[in-house]
Amino acid sequence: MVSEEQMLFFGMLKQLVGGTAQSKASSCRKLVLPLQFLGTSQHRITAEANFHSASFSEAEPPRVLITAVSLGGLGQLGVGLANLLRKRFGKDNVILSDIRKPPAHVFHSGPFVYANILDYKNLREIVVNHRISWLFHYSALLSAVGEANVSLARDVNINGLHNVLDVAAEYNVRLFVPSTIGAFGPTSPRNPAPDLCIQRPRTIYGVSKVHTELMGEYYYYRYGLDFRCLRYPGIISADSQPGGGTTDYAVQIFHAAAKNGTFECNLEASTRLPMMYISDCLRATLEVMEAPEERLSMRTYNIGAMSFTPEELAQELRKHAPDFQITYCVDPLRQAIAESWPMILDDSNARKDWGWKHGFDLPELVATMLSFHGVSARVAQVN
Ligand SMILES: NC(=O)C1=CN([C@@H]2O[C@H](COP(=O)(O)OP(=O)(O)OC[C@H]3O[C@@H](n4cnc5c(N)ncnc54)[C@H](O)[C@@H]3O)[C@@H](O)[C@H]2O)C=CC1
Ligand SMILES: CC(=O)[C@H](N)C(=O)O
Repeated sequence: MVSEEQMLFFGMLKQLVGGTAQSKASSCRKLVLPLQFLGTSQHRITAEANFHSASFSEAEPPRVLITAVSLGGLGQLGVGLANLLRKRFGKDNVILSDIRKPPAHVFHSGPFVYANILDYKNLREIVVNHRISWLFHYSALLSAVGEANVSLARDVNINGLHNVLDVAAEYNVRLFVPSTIGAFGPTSPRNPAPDLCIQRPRTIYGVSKVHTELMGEYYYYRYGLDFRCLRYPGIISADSQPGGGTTDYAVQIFHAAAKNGTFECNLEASTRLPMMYISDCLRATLEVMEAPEERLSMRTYNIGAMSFTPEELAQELRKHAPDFQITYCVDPLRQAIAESWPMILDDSNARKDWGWKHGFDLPELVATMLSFHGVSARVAQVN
C-alpha cells in the first residue's frame, strides 16, 4: 500500500530527475529533495524545522562546532583544529564539544559545550542555540581500538554519523567529516591508492568510514547537504596522544626518543604507510572547507604528504639522536591492518582542484617533532 506521502515523494523524484536530465549544461547534477523525506535514521525531520534558512552569510565568519567526544583526552586532532579555527574566525565563533570534562587549559581557551553525538536532540539544541553554520565531526573510534570494541565503534562511527548528517542537513550546516587510509582494503590498489577505486576494508573503522563517504555524498546529491571529506593519512602530532590507531607508532616513537632513547615498534620494520604532520592536516581541512563549491569536482579527496617505514623513520631520527635504538615486537592485529592499507595516496585531484600542497616531508617532520620534545636541544648540548 503506497501512502500519500510516498506518492508525493515519487512525484517529486520524477520531476527532479526530469529536470536534471534537461539541464545538460550543469556538470554536477544534484537531486535536492526537501528534508521531510529524510529517512535514514530514526529521526523524523519535522515539517516546521528551519531547514530553509540560510546557513551563514559569506561576509560573516562561520559559527563552528567541533565534535571531539572523548573517553580520555579530547581527541588527537580536535583541540588542534579548534586552535587553528579560532585564530581564523575568532575565539567565540568556534565551539569545542565533548562528553568529558575538559582539562583546564582547553576549557579556558574558548567556548566549550557538552555534546554527545549519540544524542540527536542534544546536537540539535547546540546547533540552534549557537547558530552553528559549520560542523567538523571528529568523534570516532580508530582502527585498533575499534576492533577491540566493535559494537561501540559501530554505534559511535555509524549511528553517531547519522545524527550528525541529519542535523547538518536539517539546519543547512556545512559538514566536514574526515575519512582515512583505513577506508581502503586489501583489494584496493596500494601504490598509489587513487580517489576512486575498490574499497573493501576489513576493519569496522574502515567499513564505517566508507559508509561515511557514501552517506555524505548521498546527502549531497539527494538533499543538497554541503558535505566535504578528506581521507587523512596517519597524523603525527607532538602535543597529544594518539587514540588507538594502527599508525600510532609514528607518534609514540617521538615520546620514547625523548624519554629514554629506545622504542619498541608494534609494526614490522618495512611496513610502509602514508603519514602527515598535523599542521598540514589541519590546514588542508580548513582549505577544503573554504574552497569555493565550483572548485570541488568531488566530495571526498585523498590528501598526501609523505610515506615511510618504521626503519626509515628511525634512520631519520638517528640523524638527530645517534644513539636512538628501535626494536620490534609485532602486534599481529595492527600488522594485518597496516598491510591492507595503501602505501601511498594519490592526491592529484586535491592538488588540481583546490590547490592542496603539503609543507612537511620526513626530514622537516622529524626535526619539528624532536624540537618540540626538546631532543635536538639535548643533542646540541651534548655535542
Ligand atoms: N589521528 C589520525 O591519524 C587520523 C584520524 N582520522 C580521523 O580524524 C578524526 C579525529 O581523530 P583523532 O583525533 O585521532 O581521534 P581520537 O581517537 O584521538 O579522538 C576521538 C575521540 O572520540 C572518542 N569518542 C567518540 N565518540 C565517543 C563516544 N560516544 N563515547 C566515547 N568516546 C567517544 C574516542 O574515544 C576518542 O577519544 C576521527 O574521525 C578519525 O577517524 C583519520 C585518519 C587519521
Ligand atoms: C590512519 C588512521 O585512520 C588512524 N590513525 C588509525 O591508525 O586508525
